[in-house]
Amino acid sequence: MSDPADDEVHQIVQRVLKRYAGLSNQSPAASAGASTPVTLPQTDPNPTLRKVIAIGADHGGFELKEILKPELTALGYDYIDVGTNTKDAVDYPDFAHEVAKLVSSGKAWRGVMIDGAGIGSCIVANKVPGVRAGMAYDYSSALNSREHNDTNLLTLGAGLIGVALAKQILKVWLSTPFGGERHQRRVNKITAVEKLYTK
Ligand SMILES: O=P(O)(O)OC[C@H]1O[C@@H](O)[C@H](O)[C@@H]1O
Repeated sequence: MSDPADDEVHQIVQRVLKRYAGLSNQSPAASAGASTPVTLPQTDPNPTLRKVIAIGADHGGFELKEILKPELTALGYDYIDVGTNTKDAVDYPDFAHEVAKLVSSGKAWRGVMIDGAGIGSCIVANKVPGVRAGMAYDYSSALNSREHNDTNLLTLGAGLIGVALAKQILKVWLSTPFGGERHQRRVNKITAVEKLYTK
């Protein structure tokens, strides 16, 4: 039986999602009148396991990082901000590595890393054992990376997407559960490949 406190948190998160993202229990396509309604993913029933998010950015992602931090708070997450904290030019590998280490070590439940395009940070993060980073650029890529790949680190390209979309991606990515089943077999193979190259 679920904990009443968990149920309450779940309901609060649902209300926040609806208020801030305009999300209902239907997908955007369904809301727009598409014939096949799609049920949106529900939030994780155990929010205590996903409490801390590591977040970082380079100079291209700094402003979006500052915008997304209050979003994390509103959704009930704590965060560890690894920087950068100004618009002065820095190197994205330094910050992507810090975010990935926090996820890999278990000090953070998941990570979010933002640079100009989101690609370089994704490459760096995926070098760290245990990290499955995915760059998301729309609702579907965010959902797919969780459902199929069980990504634990999200990268965003602040120069490629707007603020509203970035917020929606973050919320969908945080709330979509891993699909398991055939996807588990494939994620196991990702891990097996990683093990071939780690000692
Ligand atoms: O600002 P500059 O140095 O031109 O470009 C940095 C960006 O270019 C890409 O590598 C990354 O997306 C990074 O944010």
